[in-house]
Amino acid sequence: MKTYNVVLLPGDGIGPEIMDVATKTIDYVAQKYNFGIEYEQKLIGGSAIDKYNDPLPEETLKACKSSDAVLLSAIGSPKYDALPREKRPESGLLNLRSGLGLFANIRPVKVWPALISESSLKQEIVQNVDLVVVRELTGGIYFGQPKGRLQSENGERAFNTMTYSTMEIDRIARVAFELATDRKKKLCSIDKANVLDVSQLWRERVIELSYNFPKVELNHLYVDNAAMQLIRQPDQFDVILTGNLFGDIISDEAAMLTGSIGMLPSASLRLEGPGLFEPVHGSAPDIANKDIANPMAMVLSAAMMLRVGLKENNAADDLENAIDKVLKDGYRTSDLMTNGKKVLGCREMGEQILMSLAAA
Ligand SMILES: NC(=O)C1=CN([C@@H]2O[C@H](COP(=O)(O)OP(=O)(O)OC[C@H]3O[C@@H](n4cnc5c(N)ncnc54)[C@H](O)[C@@H]3O)[C@@H](O)[C@H]2O)C=CC1
Ligand SMILES: CC(C)CC(=O)C(=O)O
Ligand SMILES: [Mg+2]
Repeated sequence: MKTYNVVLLPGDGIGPEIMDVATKTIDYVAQKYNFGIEYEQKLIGGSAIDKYNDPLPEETLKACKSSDAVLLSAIGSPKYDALPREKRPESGLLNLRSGLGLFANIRPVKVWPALISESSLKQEIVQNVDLVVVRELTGGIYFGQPKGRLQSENGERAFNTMTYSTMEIDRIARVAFELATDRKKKLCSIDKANVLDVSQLWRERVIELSYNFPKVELNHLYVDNAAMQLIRQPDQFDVILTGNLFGDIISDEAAMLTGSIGMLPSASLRLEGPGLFEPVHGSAPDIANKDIANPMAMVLSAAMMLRVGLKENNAADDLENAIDKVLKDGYRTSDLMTNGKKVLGCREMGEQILMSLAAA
């Protein structure tokens, strides 16, 4: 029997609650399709700070590097807001992504049939939404040097640097062009080339690379227009290519097309080596420990892990079909529109997903 080593990073806030649901669903499909999963649970973010005073302990990074895949819930809590930047939970996640070399963050945005009439936008605007955000994940302003805070004659001054090299742009653009080639052959690159030098280089390199992909129709949008177009006519997009900061913001916006940020999974990848599979949302401290979190983005991230990371396509299909079924059966968590629907807590939703798996 084939057995995979999967590192689990439940993290903070709602993380452990939704991870518990995800592992139960993975165990179910592993048994059905006769493969084994050996879990190794490690600390990251606030939980790692509490124990080791380090948001990314060396043993966590080491375990991730030697795994077949990493499944992360989310990190972060206001409890750590006063810490210096490098000691904060978010630094643990950023250092994990860069430590594993995960430069490509793939965030599919699809509206589930049962939720088409439950978006905050009109049904006719969202019904054909099926897009993927390809976000550069280990460069840009989240990593650029110099950064910091200095005393100046006008009081304190703080600064970050948005920087991309040709190599960084080319490798993420190639991922996006290849994905578009396998989809509807439309690529929209989002930048701020009318203002930023870094975006000018970004746009030049994307145009240069496009000559290798003549079948892909390429267009460019400034990020402010893109944010507007995503609400005006989201079905104009197929693959969106963008940098770290713009991709972070655009994908939270895109999440609302689907009904809730609690529905959006992601895969953080490199060309070779273990991927990191993580919901788009954060640790939702405002609803932590209340058993009301939506576990579906987490289960869908597990499905991405099974499909992309472990090549267990049937198991991934089953998880996605189970989500489709619970939604069609009228079950909702409270982040979704709940009018006339059966509202479940996190654990109950997990049980319902397991029942749907069993009924398949
Ligand atoms: N990948 C990660 O681990 C990320 C971590 N964060 C961290 O999470 C913490 C909270 O950040 P926020 O800006 O509040 O973003 P957030 O995504 O955690 O929450 C935003 C809003 O969405 C709701 N929400 C998020 N996920 C949900 C789910 N599964 N079910 C139901 N409701 C859900 C929350 O309750 C909140 O009202 C911060 O410390 C932040 O740095 C934020 C984004 C990503
Ligand atoms: C918390 C940050 C490190 C990242 C973030 O918001 C994201 O990746 O979506
Ligand atoms: Mg984000």
